[in-house]
Amino acid sequence: MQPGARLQAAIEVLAEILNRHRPAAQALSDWGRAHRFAGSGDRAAIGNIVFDALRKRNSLSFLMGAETPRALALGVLAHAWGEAAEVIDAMCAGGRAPEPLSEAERAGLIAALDPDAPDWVRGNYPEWMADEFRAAFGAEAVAQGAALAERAPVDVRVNTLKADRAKVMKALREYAPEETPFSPVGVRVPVRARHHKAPKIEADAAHGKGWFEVQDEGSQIAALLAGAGPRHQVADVCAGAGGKTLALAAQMENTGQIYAYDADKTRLRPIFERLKRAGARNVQVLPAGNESALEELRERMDIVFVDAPCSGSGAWRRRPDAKWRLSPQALEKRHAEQRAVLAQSAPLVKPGGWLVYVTCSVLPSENDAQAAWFLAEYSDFAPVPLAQVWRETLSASFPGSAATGNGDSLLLTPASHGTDGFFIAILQRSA
Ligand SMILES: C[S@@+](CC[C@H](N)C(=O)[O-])C[C@H]1O[C@@H](n2cnc3c(N)ncnc32)[C@H](O)[C@@H]1O
Repeated sequence: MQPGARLQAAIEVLAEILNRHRPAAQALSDWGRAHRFAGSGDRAAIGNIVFDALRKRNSLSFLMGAETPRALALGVLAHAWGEAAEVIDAMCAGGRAPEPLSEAERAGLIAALDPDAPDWVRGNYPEWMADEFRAAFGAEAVAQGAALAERAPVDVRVNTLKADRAKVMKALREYAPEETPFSPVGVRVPVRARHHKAPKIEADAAHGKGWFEVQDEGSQIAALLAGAGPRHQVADVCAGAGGKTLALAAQMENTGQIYAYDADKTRLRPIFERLKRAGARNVQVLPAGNESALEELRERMDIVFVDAPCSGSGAWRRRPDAKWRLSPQALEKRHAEQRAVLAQSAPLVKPGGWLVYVTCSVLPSENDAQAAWFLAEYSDFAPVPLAQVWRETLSASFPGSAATGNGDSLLLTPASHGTDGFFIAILQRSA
């Protein structure tokens, strides 16, 4: 396909997403099915325009003076990919390509973002979240939002049950991998720019052999800081597809026991295949949604890991459409779910044990506010300072939290740590 035809296709897919509220991945795959002549390079280029438009929707529509799919797609080429205005102009020749540019569009291609534009425009987050962003980050709100609007690298966690870092680095050498800065079991495949395809790491034979899992470094750090070790008894109560379960199983060197539970059996379903591939043998998957199975763990767990349902705001780099789908009502529902799962988990922790509360959100209402609520409700729990846990677990200096807080919790963010947004609080039951 010619660049102009790719641009037109991206505009059509964006219209499906923005006007008909279709999830981005689904709209793109439907487009692919209906246009079988398109090659993988075309699909990658179209997908990249679509995802970058969603990542930077507010700033691009401000620059282009319109929030139409066409304005956003043109804005991506000019402002995110640095394409010259004349090149874009030449792409818009009609036919399979977009119609010729208007004067207003030409002006938008060379516009500069007004430094006095609202924070939520410059930071590319929804306007209704501006207060939360300010509460979370103060004067850094724009920079933190902007970093969540960039592309993310592909991080993998080395499965130490089957491989080591050097072996995985070698297996992935065609992707120019690097060691992740914080996680000792992380390998990072750098971001590709503009129209270039993201590497399909999971298609690699080493993945089939269980040597690694795709997992953001923030997620790896959350599992590491939980402090699971040999012979521990661990409940992973929001196990989902098992990303954290697998990390915990490897840390425990296949000893002790992990009880993996989730309220939703569809989400839990992939865990069986993943456990097998990883060679994890210390995991018992509890029947989904059966709370009485959790009852049996009462006061027996060294660690209860709560990877709570959340807005997913920390993962906006990877799922930018989620940013615009989130509503205040949906966020309130997540708050209630978080309290429910914390209340369900507290009784499982043995005296002296840890409840590890994790979200992939950067919003204080899902993070520190929920930890504070828990501590007010459960007076036999106290926070364990994260700086201390970090030094003991990762044998490295503590990089500090991105949140303005009291140091009892840790917020990782793309702007501050180069990871997805992750929140971790460790709450210890009195002995
Ligand atoms: C962030 S996801 C878990 C991701 C998973 N731990 C991983 O690392 O791949 C949150 C999960 O919590 C589950 N969930 C929500 N409410 C729950 C509850 N009350 N009890 C158990 N699981 C719950 C959801 O079904 C969802 O799978």
